Amino acid sequence: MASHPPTPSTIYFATGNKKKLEEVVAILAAGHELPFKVEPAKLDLPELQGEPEEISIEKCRIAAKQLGAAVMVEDTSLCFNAYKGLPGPYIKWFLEKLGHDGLNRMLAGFDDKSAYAQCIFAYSPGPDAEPITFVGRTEGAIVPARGPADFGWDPVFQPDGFRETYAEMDKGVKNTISHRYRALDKLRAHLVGNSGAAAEQ
Ligand SMILES: O=c1[nH]c(=O)c2ncn([C@@H]3O[C@H](COP(=O)(O)OP(=O)(O)OP(=O)(O)O)[C@@H](O)[C@H]3O)c2[nH]1
Ligand SMILES: [Mg+2]
Repeated sequence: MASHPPTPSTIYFATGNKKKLEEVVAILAAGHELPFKVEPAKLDLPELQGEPEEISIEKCRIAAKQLGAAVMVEDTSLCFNAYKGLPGPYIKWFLEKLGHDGLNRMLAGFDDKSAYAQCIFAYSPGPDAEPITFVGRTEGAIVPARGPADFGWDPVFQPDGFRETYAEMDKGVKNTISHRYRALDKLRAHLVGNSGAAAEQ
């Protein structure tokens, strides 16, 4: 992993998605006090193509250049195993065009309804640094939509070990088992470990 200067006092979370921001704020607030602040930066970042990790890295480079500061971004994929991981990072368009029923219909011809939600955070301390990535995954299955439809594909994703879909479950529970929590928890550990206090030791 590229060596990074000590974690700065302020990091911008660049996203255009208010539900993502809501969850990131809730996840960070539920943990220990942090030696840095995370500020939202509403950027309309491009929908890039390619492997998920490359997409997050490039998104981070773009955001760091635009903000001229330390930034974190994340890109989320919903990966159907019967489709070898597709729609993956293209889920935004599949959801927009097909809706919840259409996502289920994609799997009508397959016994395998399993899927995983994947979140990749990319962090860069500034425009000239190489971003580093943190991956979080939650295994589950695609099911007919259940629960409030206020966040994307949450109603059709039922995580393994739970009877509820992401949409049906208490937000506090989702934020302890989700792809976003798992990736963000790794980024948080890196940033805390790399903060001034720890770096002086
Ligand atoms: O039901 C959901 N539960 C989630 O936990 C979740 N996380 C992301 N998404 C959606 O999946 C697509 C990813 O695309 P995405 O990562 O490019 O996000 P985005 O373009 O909305 O924001 P950003 O790129 O500005 O950060 C977008 O349609 C997001 O709305 C989710 N849907
Ligand atoms: Mg996006």
